[in-house]
Amino acid sequence: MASGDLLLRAHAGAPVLARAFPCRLLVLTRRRRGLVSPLTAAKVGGAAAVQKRRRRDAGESLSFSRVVTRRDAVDEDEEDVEGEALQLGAGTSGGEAGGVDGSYLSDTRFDQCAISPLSLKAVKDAGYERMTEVQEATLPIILHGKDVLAKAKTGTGKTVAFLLPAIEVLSTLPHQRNQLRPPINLLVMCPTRELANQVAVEAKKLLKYHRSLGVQVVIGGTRLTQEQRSMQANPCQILVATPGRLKDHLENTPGFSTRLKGVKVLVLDEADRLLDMGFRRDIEKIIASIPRERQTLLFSATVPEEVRQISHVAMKKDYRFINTVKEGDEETHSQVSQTYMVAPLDLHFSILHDVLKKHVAEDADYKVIIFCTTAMVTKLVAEVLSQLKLNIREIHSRKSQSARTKVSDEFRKSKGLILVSSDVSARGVDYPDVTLVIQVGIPVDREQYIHRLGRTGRRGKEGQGLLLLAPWEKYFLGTVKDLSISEAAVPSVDSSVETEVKNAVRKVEMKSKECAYQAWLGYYNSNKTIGRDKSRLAHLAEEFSQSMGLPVPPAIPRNILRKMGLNNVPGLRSS
Ligand SMILES: Nc1ncnc2c1ncn2[C@@H]1O[C@H](COP(=O)(O)OP(=O)(O)OP(=O)(O)O)[C@@H](O)[C@H]1O
Repeated sequence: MASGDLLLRAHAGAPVLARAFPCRLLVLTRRRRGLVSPLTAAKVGGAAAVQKRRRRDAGESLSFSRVVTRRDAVDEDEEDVEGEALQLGAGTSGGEAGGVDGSYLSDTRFDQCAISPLSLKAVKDAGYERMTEVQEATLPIILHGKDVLAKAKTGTGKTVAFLLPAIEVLSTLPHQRNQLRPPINLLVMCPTRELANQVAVEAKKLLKYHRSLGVQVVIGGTRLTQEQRSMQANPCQILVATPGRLKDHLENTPGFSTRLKGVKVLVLDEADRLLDMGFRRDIEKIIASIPRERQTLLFSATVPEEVRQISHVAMKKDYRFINTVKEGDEETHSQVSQTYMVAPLDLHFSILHDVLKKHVAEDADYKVIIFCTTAMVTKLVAEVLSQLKLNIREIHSRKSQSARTKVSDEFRKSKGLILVSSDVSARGVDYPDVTLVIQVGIPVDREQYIHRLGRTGRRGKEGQGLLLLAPWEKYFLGTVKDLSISEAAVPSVDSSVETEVKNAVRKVEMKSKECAYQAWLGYYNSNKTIGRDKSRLAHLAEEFSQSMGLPVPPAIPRNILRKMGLNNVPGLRSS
């Protein structure tokens, strides 16, 4: 008897597995994907032990012991357990980082799965042959109809992991070609416009042969009427949206709320971000407008405990938590070297200049992203570095959408560029071959540090990360102490370079400096640690204004100071 037969009989969930992975049942009994429950393992244990001995003799690796769930991940017959966790890859032998060959790919090919021939053809055209770990882990469970909360490292193919099975679900629904306002069956929410556009591009790739299915994006940055016309001209069953604009359509686009009643699958990409306070209200409103009877998929590279606690806002009680980050492994990639530097603010421009010059000289194919704390600080840093004759592009929320799209497209395709960015590029955006990520100043939290760093080292590639802090920001290192981040020496800057940098700073317009100062103050004021002591904050803001070459800090409109709770704080000037 083959061990595959044995499993089919021994386990209630096996037929479902068989549908999703028709050729893999035998493999599942002997390889390291933890899709077999201890219960099942115990049932088949005796016979498996025989198989195991035989295979060990044949030099193959086996691993029932790697299973950590109480029961099978796709077993429909057992009672539901709230938010059951499945830690895939935990305890894998041999210390492999990712798939069998040490890459981010698993050893399962797409053509080994029960996906439709149309999707398979599109997957092949996209150049995907083997599934990534998160794709392999989530596909059968999503196809089984379960709600899923999935955590997988940055750049490991989460977009395809939710789009492909969702498209499979949609392809089984009846669709009328050329229907003017078809129901929206798949709704994907993303926190930024760039990410929404990117998800739609990936969806179009996968829909290449599903001719009756269409995808549209609603992201704002253009007039609402323009998007309304576009949705009418290009009917779609799949909608990718940012929360604010989707809410706008719900409130102002005739017939839109009726179309949303057709949602069968809801995806929250970068789920922890969408469920945090910034988006929560919009998301709750959107969820209230779509059917309760639906499948919900939450994906992110970071899933803090609070997000698991509140995931019931979106998901059914019996959702499955799939975590492909191995137990004891870091949430960042080992092939990305992480360093930090601590230096006074007035050295930051010189340090940036030095680090960039060296990096550009070392790697002709350099591609760098510099993350700054706010849009206006991003603008300032981009202007200073442009003055220093570096090849700079700038992206943040204060740029027009057309400028953002242009820069984003250019950066995706090119090499030899430095993108200075606010957090609009922090999450999800897939720029290939980024060689270095620099974060200037503390990120809003540990999660944002991980996502920003994750713009490099994608698809198993190497990369570098540098966090540049002022001495009073050093406390942040405590939140990332479990990551392999080591201190780098502050470069010594010779006086001619210092003068060159000072001249560059001097040439930047006063208006940019005033805006940067105000934004900087707002950012650190809302930081729980630094914003607590207002007079110290004013003192630090003065340091920042000096780093821009200003002997006296700019004045700030009284009403803005009041809104920030900073009126009458000594050291801050009002106008
Ligand atoms: N099976 C596959 N084989 C090869 N490449 C793949 C596969 N699946 C996805 N990719 C590619 O991997 C890259 C990263 O994918 P994606 O952007 O979905 O990562 P992610 O996990 O969502 O990252 P982030 O956490 O930053 O959002 C993309 O360029 C995508 O086209």
